[in-house]
Amino acid sequence: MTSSDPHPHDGDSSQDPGTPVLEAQALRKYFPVRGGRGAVVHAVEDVDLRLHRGEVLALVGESGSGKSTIARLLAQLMPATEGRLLLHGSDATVRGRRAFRRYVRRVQMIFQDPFASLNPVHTVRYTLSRSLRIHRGRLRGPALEQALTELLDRVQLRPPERYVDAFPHELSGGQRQRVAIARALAAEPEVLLADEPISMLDVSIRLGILNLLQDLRTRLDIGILYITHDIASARYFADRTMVMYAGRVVETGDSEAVTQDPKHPYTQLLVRSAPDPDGMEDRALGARGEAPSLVTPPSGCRFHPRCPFAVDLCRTEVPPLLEVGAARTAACWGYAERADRPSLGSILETYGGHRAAAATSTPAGATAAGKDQR
Ligand SMILES: Nc1ncnc2c1ncn2[C@@H]1O[C@H](COP(=O)(O)OP(=O)(O)OP(=O)(O)O)[C@@H](O)[C@H]1O
Repeated sequence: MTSSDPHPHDGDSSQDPGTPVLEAQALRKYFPVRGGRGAVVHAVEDVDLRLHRGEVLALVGESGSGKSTIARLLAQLMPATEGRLLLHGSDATVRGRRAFRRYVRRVQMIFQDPFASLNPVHTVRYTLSRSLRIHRGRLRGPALEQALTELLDRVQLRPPERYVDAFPHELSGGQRQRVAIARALAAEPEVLLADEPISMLDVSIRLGILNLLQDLRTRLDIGILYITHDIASARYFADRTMVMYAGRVVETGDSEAVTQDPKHPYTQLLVRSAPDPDGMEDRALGARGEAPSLVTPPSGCRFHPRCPFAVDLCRTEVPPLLEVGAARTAACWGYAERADRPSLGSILETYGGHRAAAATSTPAGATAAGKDQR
């Protein structure tokens, strides 16, 4: 776990939304490298996360930053190397099939690829009926028909009779994703883990799926973890945003604040290279340099090799998540207040957000130490 409190607002009861429905504490996942003589991929490191009912939390980062691994850990599709999972404040780590089934009823996952996640030989009726039976017991006859109709209606596949006997190949990508969402809803979950739910869909229908998820969280009070590499869609859709870089959380806060006034140099880079929020189009992140090896991750701040502001401290010590505003944190030494550490805060502010021009800025170390030493 990071040494600082990643949720500085939690002590403020006026803002405290209560016990999270799902919480992860100090989550860590290392994957062994095949034939690597004990070497591991440091995929997720010390991640704390809290999701409340009716809330959308975005997990944003470029490819390989550990987003899907976190989703799979939260879904308990694989065990964590370290860390705790809590449901409504109680330990939720499952041991055994029955406990897993109980957990899955409350925490459902939606995958990126609606073409792969639906079995092509089964109709919508089969797929949804199976999920209803698994999670709600033996529904038959009119009760089953009624439940199918309600599910299809809830995901706006109307009229339901047009879709219920269709095979996946008869549906568009967006319609398939709606069926996948309906299958998850059959469990009547409290949490949806949505791993890049729109990235494989045509740009023109992405907004419709996000609006559907928005509707579900409002009407059904579901907490949604929205995983995306597109920070613009996080601003549109999520209440709070967590930014990941190379397995670590580097920034958290209100989505509007994080996207409009990013604090961490990586988030600033991400925002600058994001697509137009209205277009919601897909575009590769234009970050400078390469993402680091997670087998031998950089010492100190994992972003330091790409950071135009890095100083010696960044190369040696991992920055904790520091408070950088109301309910906001950033894991950057630039915001440290300690007298023995150079503060880069003013430089990051100067160069931050849309004004940032990292490519043209001078290495900040000497400037920072000289200009802003405390
Ligand atoms: N089963 C596995 N075995 C070994 N390494 C893995 C495994 N799963 C993921 N990784 C590695 O863990 C790191 C994080 O991967 P992850 O898929 O979580 O990232 P991501 O942010 O979701 O990226 P993407 O958007 O491309 O899916 C990557 O370096 C990846 O290669």
